[in-house]
Amino acid sequence: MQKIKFNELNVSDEILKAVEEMGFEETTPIQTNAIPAVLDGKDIVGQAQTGTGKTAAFGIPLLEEMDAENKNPQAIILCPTRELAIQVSEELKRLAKYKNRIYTLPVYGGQSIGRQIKALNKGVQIVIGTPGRVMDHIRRGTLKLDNIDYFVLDEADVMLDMGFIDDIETILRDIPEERQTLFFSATIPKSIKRLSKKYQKKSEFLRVAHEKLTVPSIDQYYYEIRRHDKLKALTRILDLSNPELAIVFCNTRKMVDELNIKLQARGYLADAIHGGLNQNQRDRVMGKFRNGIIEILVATDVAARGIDVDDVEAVFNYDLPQDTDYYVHRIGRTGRAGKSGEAHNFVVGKDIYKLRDIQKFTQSKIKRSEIPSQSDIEAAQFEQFSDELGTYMDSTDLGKYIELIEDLIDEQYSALEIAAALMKKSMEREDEEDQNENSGQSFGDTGAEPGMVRLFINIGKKDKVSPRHIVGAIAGETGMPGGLIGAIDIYDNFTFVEVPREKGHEVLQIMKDNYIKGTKINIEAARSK
Ligand SMILES: Nc1ncnc2c1ncn2[C@@H]1O[C@H](COP(=O)(O)OP(=O)(O)OP(=O)(O)O)[C@@H](O)[C@H]1O
Ligand SMILES: [Mg+2]
Repeated sequence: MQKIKFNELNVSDEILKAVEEMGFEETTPIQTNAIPAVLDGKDIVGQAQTGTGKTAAFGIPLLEEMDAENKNPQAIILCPTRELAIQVSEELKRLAKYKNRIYTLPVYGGQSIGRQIKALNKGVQIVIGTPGRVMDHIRRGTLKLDNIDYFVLDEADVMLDMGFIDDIETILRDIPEERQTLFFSATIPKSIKRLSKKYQKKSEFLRVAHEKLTVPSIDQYYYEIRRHDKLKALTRILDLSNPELAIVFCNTRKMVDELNIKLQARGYLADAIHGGLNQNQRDRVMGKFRNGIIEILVATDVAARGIDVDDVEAVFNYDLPQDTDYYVHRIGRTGRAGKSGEAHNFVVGKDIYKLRDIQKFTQSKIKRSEIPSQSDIEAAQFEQFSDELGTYMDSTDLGKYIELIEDLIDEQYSALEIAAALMKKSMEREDEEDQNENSGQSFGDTGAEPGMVRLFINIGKKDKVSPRHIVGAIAGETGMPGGLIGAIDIYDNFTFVEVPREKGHEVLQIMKDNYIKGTKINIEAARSK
């Protein structure tokens, strides 16, 4: 029995109500197994595939066991990246919605420590953090360990690989003996088993039985190509399969930045994330991706672990990962919570041996495929066009137009010819728009007022700029009258401005990648939805 109803678990009504609201109908196998085991006081190593709800598997029992009367931290969850700490904290907050007086807090580097200390002082039961910042709070005495009953390592294996072992051991030594220690990941190498022996008691290894490490609902493909064909391969596959959201992994920060610029220049809504950006920049990029303001996230492995974004339909390994484990985690950003997904791997020269290792390690089938040709893309576009036309015809009253066409038929054309001509003309127009977009000549529909185009601008800190500043800076740089610049809403650290469509490129060209002189304003991406 792998999946059961949540109410068959021994959990509170508060949790039942929360999971129902979150749309969970049945438990996932790791939840079926881990929730009772943790409630029963066991130490566990939990291994289950990517996207199968490991967060709730440890989150639910932790929330159940917290003492609301005690305002001291009772659980620490360590995560390898800041983004993941934030995300796990958000998931726990949703699960804790009806658990009044249970508080969770993410703590991570790059965010004001003062603010975190204030929040800790107010009383928090579950602290979710990256090792460095958690250690910092422990040293300062702002995070006390005396009441810690639960210690969780999410993505346990990578925490060891990243050299956090000393920090982890220091924390474990100072947490009271009676604690429960829980390790989770989709991949559990031997190093974790050693750590388990050393720090866990009567540990249970919960391995959700699967012959494959990867999720079956992800279709995996590889393309044997030359290095300089990678970009073409990527854009063709993107154009053909049109994923809602996609993540493209490269092995270095430099590659990520270069590819991002190339994609943006071709009109794709892309942005980059890697460890070289500061926390504000990283938060902003992740925020834009989660909200669909950008559709393609170009990333290093900082985004490979744990990140859960709905509707990521495709993952690309632009460079194959160095490590076979990472393959599992990277492609696991799609095909989550039972959804389907695609993984595309670019294989250059000797990469083919690495690909074989990956296939062997994951026990999964990666199908050989070819870069789609221009005519494949046209055929797909034709199919999409026909579908849209069908839907349109079913839902619109064509009365007046039918009369007009009848007139045309009376003259010299057949109905077939007229339909074909209209279709050709209409598809050519779409094509033109696409080409313009791809060459960066057109902004497409950016949701701006008619005749205007909306530009997305990174403004650093909100309190440093006013709409007047922004208009002044753009006008100053472009020589455009300030009156032409409109609709400014300032959000946390970005803003949208609208400029006349024909001026859009000029404004972008002047400002692209450059801070507007003397201000914190930087035009970051050309378009938004
Ligand atoms: N029982 C459930 N039914 C439906 N959806 C669920 C269930 N449990 C969790 N989810 C959702 O599934 C998604 C993936 O969950 P989660 O991020 O915990 O996966 P994970 O196993 O930790 O994956 P990874 O190995 O990538 O970290 C989340 O959006 C989560 O809210
Ligand atoms: Mg996870």
